[in-house]
Amino acid sequence: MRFAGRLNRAKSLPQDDSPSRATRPGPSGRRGRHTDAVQLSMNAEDEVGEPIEARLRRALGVRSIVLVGLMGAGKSTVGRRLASRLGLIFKDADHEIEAAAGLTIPDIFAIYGEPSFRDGEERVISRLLRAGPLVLATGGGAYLREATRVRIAESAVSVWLKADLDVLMRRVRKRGNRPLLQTEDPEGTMRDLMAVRHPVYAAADVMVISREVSHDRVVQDVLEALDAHLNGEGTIHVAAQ
Ligand SMILES: Nc1ncnc2c1ncn2[C@@H]1O[C@H](COP(=O)(O)OP(=O)(O)OP(=O)(O)O)[C@@H](O)[C@H]1O
Ligand SMILES: O=C(O)C1=C[C@@H](O)[C@@H](O)[C@H](O)C1
Ligand SMILES: [Mg+2]
Repeated sequence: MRFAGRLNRAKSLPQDDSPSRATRPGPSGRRGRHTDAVQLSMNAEDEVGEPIEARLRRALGVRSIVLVGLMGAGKSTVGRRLASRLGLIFKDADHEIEAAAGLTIPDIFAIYGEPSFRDGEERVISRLLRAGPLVLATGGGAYLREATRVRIAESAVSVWLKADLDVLMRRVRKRGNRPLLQTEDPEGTMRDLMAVRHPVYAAADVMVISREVSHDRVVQDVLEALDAHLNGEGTIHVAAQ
């Protein structure tokens, strides 16, 4: 798990002697102990001025980006903008399930029950991932299924959009279309879901805080976190002599 934002951007030499880029043998086979050819990898553009979007598309190859997280985390709205920045197709698993069933999610829950919804969700996500590369917003519970986590790990890079309880509650109050929150105490229900799900979402490759800033700012945070994960942004490159 890599963390997003400025915390992840410290450009300091590794403090331990783990086999980081700084100590791996160079092309000559010797350990890169020499510091006179240190080159810091850069932020939004690398040393030849390549835009972050192009660098990410190259690093992703055929892999998709899959957004996971609780209801209201911003998977759908941030995901659509992220796909647009990267020139990738965007799919929303919830919408695809509704289209496949010809029913809304509340109706699927009411008529067939949650277990059937979960089976359908697994099948739909599997189909969507085979059609990648794309940006996929999953439903809040999809990543809880082990088979889905395995498929995502095989064919995608996963991003956990994490938000505080009060942020999530402010957002989900805007629309009452989430069957799991039709309880007497939606905030208590959300708190319980956080306790169960956060340890599972933590298996994602990257975590980004979905804070109270513009959608576009969160998209930028996601791009930078993915860049750090895939391209080793912030690491020290030492040329072996
Ligand atoms: N960074 C943000 N700034 C302002 N509003 C946001 C932000 N992120 C999300 N929202 C708003 O929160 C609401 C929920 O967002 P969204 O539908 O993207 O969440 P979701 O993770 O897809 O939830 P679900 O799992 O229920 O589908 C929307 O009204 C969206 O515009
Ligand atoms: O968190 C969940 O389990 C859910 C979230 C939504 O995206 C929908 O997938 C559905 O309402 C269930
Ligand atoms: Mg959504």
